[in-house]
Amino acid sequence: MSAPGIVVDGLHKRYGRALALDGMSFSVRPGVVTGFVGPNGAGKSTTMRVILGLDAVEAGTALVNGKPYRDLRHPLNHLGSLLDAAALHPTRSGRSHLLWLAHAQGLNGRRVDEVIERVGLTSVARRKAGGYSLGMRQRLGIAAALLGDPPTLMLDEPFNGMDPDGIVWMRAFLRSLAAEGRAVLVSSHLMSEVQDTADRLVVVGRGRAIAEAAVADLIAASSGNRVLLRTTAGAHATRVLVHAGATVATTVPDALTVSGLPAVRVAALLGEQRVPFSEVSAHRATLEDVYLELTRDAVEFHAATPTEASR
Ligand SMILES: Nc1ncnc2c1ncn2[C@@H]1O[C@H](COP(=O)(O)OP(=O)(O)OP(=O)(O)O)[C@@H](O)[C@H]1O
Repeated sequence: MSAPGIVVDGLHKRYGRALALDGMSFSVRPGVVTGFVGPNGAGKSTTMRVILGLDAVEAGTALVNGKPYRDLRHPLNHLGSLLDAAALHPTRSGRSHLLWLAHAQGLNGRRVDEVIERVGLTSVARRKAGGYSLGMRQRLGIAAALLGDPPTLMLDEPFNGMDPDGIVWMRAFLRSLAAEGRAVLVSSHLMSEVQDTADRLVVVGRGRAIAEAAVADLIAASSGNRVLLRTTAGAHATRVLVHAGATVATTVPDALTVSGLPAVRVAALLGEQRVPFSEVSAHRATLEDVYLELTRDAVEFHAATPTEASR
């Protein structure tokens, strides 16, 4: 199989005057969970529809295991997807929904009970899907995506509507899919959802990928070797550190942010010059900091006051 996973290259798409995709490019590799994150309207769902051949583009290519989705002979054996968990027949049971899907797509019906068990729906599988909670619908949608045992999975906002237990389950589940060697793409507009789940991130804004990197690399780049220093002798400490080539800024009372020197060197200099301090620590950015920094210019509108999520 050539180029396993998904490779998206230079997608451009307009809806009337609105530019939905403006050079979207990234790849999704086997064995890792790739988080696909960005603010509302950034182009995540449109990209996923394009990958599935549901939307046409003016330019660019989207390949699944080296081919456009439409050219795959048994597409569900290549890519499983969850785009809209609400799309099911309300009077059918979860199990018969999956049996219907399996038969419609020429897949073996025996697989249905396996995937039901895998997503933890066995006890409710014979109940009408119309009565399922959104979290249960997400599980059913994932079961459907797994029917063809595909090496690549693409899930749009799978955490939506999940309670805290469901979120914990989903994180472990996505990790287990990647551990089996599958390529997993998961979209979310909340960084906190993909935290502790994604190995790599594709951060999108205004129809293009702003960053594509390992989570650890993104955090390291954003932390920028800054050091937090707590001291009651701010002026003295600043003189000493600036003399040694550092840049010093005041952040909160009794604390300074030092750039340009490692934490060990800062502590040594202050010790030599007998400057009292209570803490010297390397500043570490959170994934949320990285996300906000990257997408600052890409959000469609800014709230006037901080929201719960950004506090
Ligand atoms: N069917 C459509 N008709 C017109 N404009 C559309 C359509 N679908 C998407 N758009 C526009 O394209 C842009 C990208 O939308 P898209 O839904 O792909 O973003 P998203 O990142 O998935 O956002 P969200 O997190 O809100 O789902 C937005 O400006 C959106 O308004």
